[in-house]
Amino acid sequence: MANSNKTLVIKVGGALLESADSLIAFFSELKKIREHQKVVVVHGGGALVQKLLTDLGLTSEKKDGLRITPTEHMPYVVGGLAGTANKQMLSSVLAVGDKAVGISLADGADLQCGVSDPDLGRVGQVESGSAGLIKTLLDSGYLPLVSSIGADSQGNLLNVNADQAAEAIAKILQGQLILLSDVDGILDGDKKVIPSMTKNLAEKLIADKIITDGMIVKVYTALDTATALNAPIGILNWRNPNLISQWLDSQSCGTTVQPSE
Ligand SMILES: Nc1ncnc2c1ncn2[C@@H]1O[C@H](COP(=O)(O)OP(=O)(O)O)[C@@H](O)[C@H]1O
Ligand SMILES: CC(=O)N[C@@H](CCC(=O)OP(=O)(O)O)C(=O)O
Repeated sequence: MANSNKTLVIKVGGALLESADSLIAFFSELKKIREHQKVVVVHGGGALVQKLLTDLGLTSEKKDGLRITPTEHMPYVVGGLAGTANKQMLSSVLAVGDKAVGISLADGADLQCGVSDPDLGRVGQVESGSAGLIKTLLDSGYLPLVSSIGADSQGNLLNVNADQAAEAIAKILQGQLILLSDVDGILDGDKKVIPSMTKNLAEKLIADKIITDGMIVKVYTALDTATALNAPIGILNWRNPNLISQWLDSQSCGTTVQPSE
């Protein structure tokens, strides 16, 4: 089994939250990995937020994979991501006998976020920061579970895409990044997994509309992080958590996103 001094940052998509069995399998696997490597989980919850807004009779749209977030939607987005999604994960960690602390990007005032594009409303991106609180939790043996709610310097809460939140944390920690999703990797036009992804290939697949929706954000996140850390990034399916160790050992599963020159 791979043994790295680098902290493993794992991003999980919101769809995982809909399967109690998958959550248990995922956190059982992380408990094993945590015996020899520090781990941080950054989570989404887009599906949960979408359902909550729809149930409330609110219409929510996405632009280039990012949720347009009017100020009046923020209480529900914050409640869904930093509340329900975060504590559902915490509950599964407790169920497997591990110990976690659920936080958001805003906790500890370590990460400064800003509005990324005023047309998207209260959508933010991480602009700078350190990982003081996350490091404190890791050094004390806890698994940090980070939701993608951030804040600007005035304390205004912002909705950050969870892939981009994971990218920021992986860069600040100089860690390893794995993005888990509900697909086996980036798929080609025949729905086959593409084992190795480069910037040129990604740009072609996006132009050809083979990579669309949330996968556009994910592939750019992975390409930027791979280049910044000069290390490959894994995109794997959370339905098989054993793949995490397999990828760490040999990068022989899912899609491995390569750094650019
Ligand atoms: N070429 C592609 N390969 C794989 N998935 C793709 C591709 N293009 C679009 N997608 C979509 O991207 C989704 C993953 O992105 P997203 O919904 O943001 O996931 P998550 O919530 O897991 O982060 C897949 O479920 C799939 O519907
Ligand atoms: C700005 C933006 O798009 N925020 C996302 C945050 C959650 C997320 O990214 O969830 P998944 O990883 O499950 O897609 C949203 O509101 O859906």
